[in-house]
Amino acid sequence: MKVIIGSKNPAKIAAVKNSFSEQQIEFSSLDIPSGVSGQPFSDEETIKGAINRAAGALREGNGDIGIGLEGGVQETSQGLFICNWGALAAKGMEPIIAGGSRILLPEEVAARLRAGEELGPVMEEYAKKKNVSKQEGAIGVFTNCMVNRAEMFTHVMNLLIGQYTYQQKISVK
Ligand SMILES: O=P(O)(O)OP(=O)(O)OP(=O)(O)OC[C@H]1O[C@@H](n2cnc3c(O)ncnc32)[C@H](O)[C@@H]1O
Ligand SMILES: [Mg+2]
Repeated sequence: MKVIIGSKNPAKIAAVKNSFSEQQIEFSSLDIPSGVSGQPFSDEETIKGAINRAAGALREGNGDIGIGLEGGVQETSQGLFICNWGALAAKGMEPIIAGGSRILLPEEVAARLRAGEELGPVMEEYAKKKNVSKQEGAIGVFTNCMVNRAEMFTHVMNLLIGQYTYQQKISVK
């Protein structure tokens, strides 16, 4: 079985590889455009990004399963939450979707996003280090590394693979 990941982000690739434990799976990754804004600003937009990447990965990578993992933010009465969504696409079925953990962003970070900046560069300045989005992520920074971005997306992947195998009555774990 060939699994195509619609991103070159190492935190996302690690999450996908962590979740499929069967030996015979071949992985590859392609930088698939999300088709939504660089900083998705709702669950709806983030879900669309995840589905577009999963469908794009399946199509471009000529695999059996395409995976799209997408980060965004969602406004609420409590403030701005980070949200994360995943989609799994395979031929002949509707994409499967699953959501990840969400935590509130500090107001200082949220205000910059509302003003049009992207979370990735804002987090680099806030945490005073490079490549936060490829490593622990905002979720890692704000949970004191109790949950990093790869772990968060691993949970999303388990939700996706679990639903897929339930529907297909197969096992890939
Ligand atoms: O290469 P891709 O797959 O696009 O990886 P990415 O890190 O850009 O991830 P997303 O497109 O899914 O995320 C949308 C934006 O939010 C940022 N972002 C999302 N989650 C983040 C996190 O946990 N920590 C830091 N930045 C994050 C990211 O850098 C983008 O600016
Ligand atoms: Mg991106």
